[in-house]
Amino acid sequence: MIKVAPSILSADYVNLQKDIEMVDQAGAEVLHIDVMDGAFVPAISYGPGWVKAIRPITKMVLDVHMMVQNPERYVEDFAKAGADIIGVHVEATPHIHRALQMIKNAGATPEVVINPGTPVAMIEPVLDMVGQVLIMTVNPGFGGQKFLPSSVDKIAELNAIKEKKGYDFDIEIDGGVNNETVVDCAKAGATVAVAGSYVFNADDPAAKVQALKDATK
Ligand SMILES: O=C(CO)[C@@H](O)[C@H](O)COP(=O)(O)O
Ligand SMILES: [Co+2]
Repeated sequence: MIKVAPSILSADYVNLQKDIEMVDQAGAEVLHIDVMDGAFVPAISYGPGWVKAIRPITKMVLDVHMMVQNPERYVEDFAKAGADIIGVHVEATPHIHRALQMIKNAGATPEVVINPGTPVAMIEPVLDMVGQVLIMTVNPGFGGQKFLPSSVDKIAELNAIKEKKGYDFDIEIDGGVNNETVVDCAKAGATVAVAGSYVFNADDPAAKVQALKDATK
């Protein structure tokens, strides 16, 4: 059964605590926090202050997805704010190895992220450093986009490397995930499913968390 990571990008910001408690009680293991800087992606979202505010209200794993150019600049701030996992895009820095080292040194779990246009081979040299790999299943920047089916082969390719080398990192998928698209991803080796609009734009977000789990039993 896949772990579920609702993305607060599609939550109701005025009632954020209520939305977070709802998915927490529904059994979501991870809370996905999309940090956007207006440079690596067009939108601007949240900074470390949001993570600090959310930390005391949930025991879910706080998974910070940094869509930020040169993320090294903010890694320590997010770790201090209480992030458990910090994800950095390989496309966002010429120093991915250093960025992942910084995350580890700051006491958080390092995660490397790849865009749909980036091959798995780009991250092979750093796979021994990470606790999680995020394969984007849409182009980053916005919620509510359509899942890219070509992602499934990339998940399988990554999973084959993981098994061959005996790594134990989680494989997370993000973008256009619902109870249908999650099925092939889980079969290919995905272990964590981020879902924003599918969960929070529904009348019953708790039922959607369960639906993702049921679909991958
Ligand atoms: O990182 C991103 C978008 O760049 C995501 O985490 C979105 O929040 C996913 O939204 P849905 O596609 O599930 O609506
Ligand atoms: Co994300």
